[in-house]
Amino acid sequence: MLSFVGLGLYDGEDISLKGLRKIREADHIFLEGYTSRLMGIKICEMEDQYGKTVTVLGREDVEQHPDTILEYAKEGPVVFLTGGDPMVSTTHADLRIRAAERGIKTEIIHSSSIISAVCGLSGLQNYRFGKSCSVPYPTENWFPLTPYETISANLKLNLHTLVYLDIQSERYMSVPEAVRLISAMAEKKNEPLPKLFIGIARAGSENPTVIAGNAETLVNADFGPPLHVLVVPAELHPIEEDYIRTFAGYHD
Ligand SMILES: C[S@@+](CC[C@H](N)C(=O)[O-])C[C@H]1O[C@@H](n2cnc3c(N)ncnc32)[C@H](O)[C@@H]1O
Repeated sequence: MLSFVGLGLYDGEDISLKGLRKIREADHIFLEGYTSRLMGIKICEMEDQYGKTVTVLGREDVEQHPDTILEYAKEGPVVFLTGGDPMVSTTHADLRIRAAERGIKTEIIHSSSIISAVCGLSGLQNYRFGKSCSVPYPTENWFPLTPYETISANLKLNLHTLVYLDIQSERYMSVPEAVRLISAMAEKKNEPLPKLFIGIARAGSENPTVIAGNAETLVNADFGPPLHVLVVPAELHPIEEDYIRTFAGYHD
């Protein structure tokens, strides 16, 4: 059996009781550490909490060489842990299909996800979001403009955009960095910069930061430690506007 278990958003208290039970029953625990991270708990603290060893996997281990996970899962219960919900903005559908092709039973233990947390923290209505995008750290020869294009296409349809920020081994993109990169993309395309952004840091923690404003406000704001995520709102519904005035320091 291969159980995909969501860890929730921030620390060791965010996993469900069902997820914890699956961990306690499992012979092997794997954690993918590349699509998201829980910043409020270290791996060694997870191992203490579970009383078991946690093997951390990189993208290649999961996407190119999943044989070890699948072989263990053929023999007995295996848990595959992911930050947030295990099937939201990840590529784990592929691993589940590969398991099914080998006759391995699978199940999903869902958890809170950044997708729903953003609606609660920003007050933006979930059915008004269009396609999401990710802003990667550019390299010397690579500066993709697709995040700006996605935001722009959503704005034309009056839809909000959820913008994921790059996670590299020990480097986490911040809201100010992302807004600077989106401004550079707009400049490169010679197109206007969105008028409003909402930056969110540490969703799921006891002290999340939520700040709404124009690019200049967000570039100069202090969001504190990671993880960070960004929203580019479309035209606001009056309740959405009231919400960011009340909870995200927004003013005209
Ligand atoms: C690719 S998404 C993976 C989503 C995850 N499976 C989930 O359901 O939450 C990861 C990105 O979401 C954002 N994110 C995830 N957790 C967050 C948190 N607790 N606070 C702020 N941003 C977060 C970051 O921008 C991060 O790079």
